[in-house]
Amino acid sequence: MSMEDYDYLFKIVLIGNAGVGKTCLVRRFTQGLFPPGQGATIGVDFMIKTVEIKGEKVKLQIWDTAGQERFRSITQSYYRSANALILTYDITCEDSFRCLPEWLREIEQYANNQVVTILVGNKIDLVEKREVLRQRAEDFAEAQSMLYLETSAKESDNVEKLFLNLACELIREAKQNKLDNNDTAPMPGEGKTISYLSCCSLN
Ligand SMILES: Nc1nc2c(ncn2[C@@H]2O[C@H](COP(=O)(O)OP(=O)(O)OP(=O)(O)O)[C@@H](O)[C@H]2O)c(=O)[nH]1
Repeated sequence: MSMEDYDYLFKIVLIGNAGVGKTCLVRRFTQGLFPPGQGATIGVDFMIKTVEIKGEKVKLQIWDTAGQERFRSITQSYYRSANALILTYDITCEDSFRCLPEWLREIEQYANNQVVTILVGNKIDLVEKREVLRQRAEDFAEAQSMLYLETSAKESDNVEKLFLNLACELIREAKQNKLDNNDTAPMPGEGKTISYLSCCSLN
């Protein structure tokens, strides 16, 4: 497949506290591995994976941002052109969940208003260490009109599903935007999140 041989190109950016598993999710999806001794991301990292969905080639540009506060000004500049954001927290770390409103404020401030956002609770393999109940996270996601998915980068649980369903949703949106004329475009500041998935289901 040549570099230009694709039907769609989407930019997906992962955000969330340091250590929640963003890099591991990206590595699991793009390389099929769980990296041992993964160091903290410095600034922003970038990977590409092309997938085929219903006969269409979809190139996913996946940007893995550093969760550490000191990189915030660098990572913020990557929000604007993102088609989708994967807001990640760690189900074994209450603190990473409590920080979600702060991340939502960042999204509101820096992302484009058509961005598709999904909340992901990672590390579900650590059953005994769970600090955030699924129901609580689901309620939070619903209140913010976000979809919710729980994953394990370690066990490869729901990782493919996460990226592929996101790609499906982005295709659906792209097709919809093509059909729509300009006066149905969202007004500035009007957030856009996934309300449902038509070609794939997260459940
Ligand atoms: N048990 C378990 N550990 C995980 C999982 N995903 C990531 N980890 C571990 O969590 C730690 C942090 O993972 P990273 O992927 O580096 O986290 P990050 O969100 O990219 O962190 P920053 O780059 O600092 O923002 C590492 O020790 C991983 O091995 C998971 O699904 N299950």
